[in-house]
Amino acid sequence: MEQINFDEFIRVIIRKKPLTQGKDFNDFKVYINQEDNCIMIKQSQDQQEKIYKYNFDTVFDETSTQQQIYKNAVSPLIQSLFQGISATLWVYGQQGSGKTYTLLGSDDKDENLGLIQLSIFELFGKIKSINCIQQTNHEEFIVYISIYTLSNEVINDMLSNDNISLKVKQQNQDDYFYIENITKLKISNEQEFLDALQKGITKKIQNKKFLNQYFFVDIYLQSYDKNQILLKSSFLRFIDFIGCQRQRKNIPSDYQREIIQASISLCAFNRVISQIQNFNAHIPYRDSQLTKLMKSSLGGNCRALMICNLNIQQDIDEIHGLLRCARCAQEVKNFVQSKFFVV
Ligand SMILES: Nc1ncnc2c1ncn2[C@@H]1O[C@H](COP(=O)(O)OP(=O)(O)OP(=O)(O)O)[C@@H](O)[C@H]1O
Repeated sequence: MEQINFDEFIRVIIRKKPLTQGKDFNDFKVYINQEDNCIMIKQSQDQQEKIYKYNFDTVFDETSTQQQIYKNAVSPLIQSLFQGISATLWVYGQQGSGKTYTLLGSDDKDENLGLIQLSIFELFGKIKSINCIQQTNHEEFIVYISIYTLSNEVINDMLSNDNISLKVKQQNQDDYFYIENITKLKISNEQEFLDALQKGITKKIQNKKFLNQYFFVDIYLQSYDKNQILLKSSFLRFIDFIGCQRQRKNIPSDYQREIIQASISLCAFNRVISQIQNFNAHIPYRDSQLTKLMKSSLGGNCRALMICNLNIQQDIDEIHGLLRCARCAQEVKNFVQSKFFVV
């Protein structure tokens, strides 16, 4: 089987959230230029008007639809899966900026389906069309999924009825990390996937112990020849990040601890990115469970896509912080390879 190799930077997409009623800051304006993939911020500072410009791979304004984002961002990753190339997509942004909406959509209309559901429809559609045209070289596809959360450095399996925290392991020092004993559920069609996803979301919501949880959905695609020999193996991992947030006074100490822990994993994530950018020999993937699980997409051999959800009704310093982080991420290069994966 032909091996595919190429270098590719993390692709960063900015998605602006539609305005809602509420807090408005009037001392700055944010302009989204989709043609030039640029964001311009005009801001009064020290009685002067200052202009900041940020360029990204792709920029979507508030009129963008789930389908547009899907076609631009995720569909190419589904094509890669069939070549044995894995990918990770994560949504990043402030609390309430639209991360979960982007990944999981909303129940009101079909056109608001999330990127995860749209992916599974395309994946099974493609499997069906390959099965239709295959005659002699029969290739059988098998799809598995895992759904889990990460909070306070604890990993919980959303497809298991137990509430045992799972361990992140590594076989050899330079290998990628995997989760020991995670449920990998075999899925035969779109409806089985949607049922499993609903089970995972319900268990996450019922877990009142943690308010802030990273939510992971891993889709594995394996293909076998007619003698049941494994031909290709790849995965597509979606991560709904915890919203970046500031510490506030007068909130319960447990919650305060959780916010600190969440910012520790976000700091570890940003530290890994900056060490890769600085070509450091040691990259501190081991500093958090999040960075262990993201090793293959931060300087590893996966394709990687970060969707940064932007709510311009936030504080201007938070907006600049977010855009600076997103700009750093797009300087990280991965060495993408098609291969047999064990994750
Ligand atoms: N592009 C959009 N179009 C319409 N509604 C949106 C859009 N983005 C977000 N919303 C709405 O804004 C609200 C907050 O969005 P969402 O829960 O996805 O934010 P979040 O970033 O996941 O928040 P948190 O960090 O708290 O998990 C929801 O009611 C969601 O439906």
